[in-house]
Amino acid sequence: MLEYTLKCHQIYKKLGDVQAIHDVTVDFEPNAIHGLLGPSGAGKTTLLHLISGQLFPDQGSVTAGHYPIHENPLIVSNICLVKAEERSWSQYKVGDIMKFCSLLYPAWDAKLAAELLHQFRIPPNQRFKQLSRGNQSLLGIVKGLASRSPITLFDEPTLGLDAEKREAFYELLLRDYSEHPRTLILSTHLIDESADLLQFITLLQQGTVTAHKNAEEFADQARYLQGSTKQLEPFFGDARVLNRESLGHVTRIAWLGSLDNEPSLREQGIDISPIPLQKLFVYLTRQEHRTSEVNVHESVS
Ligand SMILES: Nc1ncnc2c1ncn2[C@@H]1O[C@H](COP(=O)(O)OP(=O)(O)OP(=O)(O)O)[C@@H](O)[C@H]1O
Repeated sequence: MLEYTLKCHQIYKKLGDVQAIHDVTVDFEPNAIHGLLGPSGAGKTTLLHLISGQLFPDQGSVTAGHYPIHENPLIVSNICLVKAEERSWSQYKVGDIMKFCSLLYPAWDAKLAAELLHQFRIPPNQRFKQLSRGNQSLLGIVKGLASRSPITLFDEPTLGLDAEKREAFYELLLRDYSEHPRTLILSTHLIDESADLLQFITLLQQGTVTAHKNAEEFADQARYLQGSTKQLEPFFGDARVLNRESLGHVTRIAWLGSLDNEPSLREQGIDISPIPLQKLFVYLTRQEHRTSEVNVHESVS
């Protein structure tokens, strides 16, 4: 298996009047599972199209193993993009789409593709446009896994899938990745349920990468502090409070950064706990709109 470090260097892309990607520089560690997270419209799809060679940047470069991908068809054939919507497949039958993929991807595993189609009960003679939304996503997943491409990009791969099928996808992905390690980038809004898979997290906001960290470091950058409102009052107004929720006399704050006095806070009865990834994502991406402390009072769970 070829090992490519995928690097984006100062890339910019305008779509119509929108600056969809703005000065993105990021290195994706090879042979790891990456989560590409960001609010709707942040530029995730655009970035994945740039990385896969399907869009050209206005400025900057994308390289894989030091080769500029936009000048190198051999490298591009080793990058598989599973789109959220495969419009060009609409008229074709499943079997023909699989044949087409086998010609496109050098490491295509036809046996795996056939097994997955059987497992997902997708008939090879059915036209793509006649498949349910969930089965269209599953066919994209078959393409992504069977391509065995050294760089595989999944853009919202679980759209339209029920919980059981999403779970099946996560299990398959992990199993296949363990047997055939490669660089996988997943763009998803279902953060908590895919959190266990992700080794690195890249956060994209308004076309710019605002964080790229390993998943543990990302989760570790903030924590919940829960105690009586009186105990936590000294923290109020601090810019590191990402969120504050109160119910009766109990308050929970989401705190960004380290805590020097953690043992002493615990001794005072303040409960310190991790923040689920989805919640942390919401707090962090909301930060750009904050001018002062948030006054949202939700119930404390
Ligand atoms: N063809 C286009 N012409 C003009 N603007 C576009 C075009 N395609 C996308 N955009 C804009 O570019 C920005 C980035 O869009 P993109 O689809 O990459 O975001 P995203 O993070 O994938 O969003 P989502 O999570 O909703 O799929 C958005 O503001 C979007 O409206």
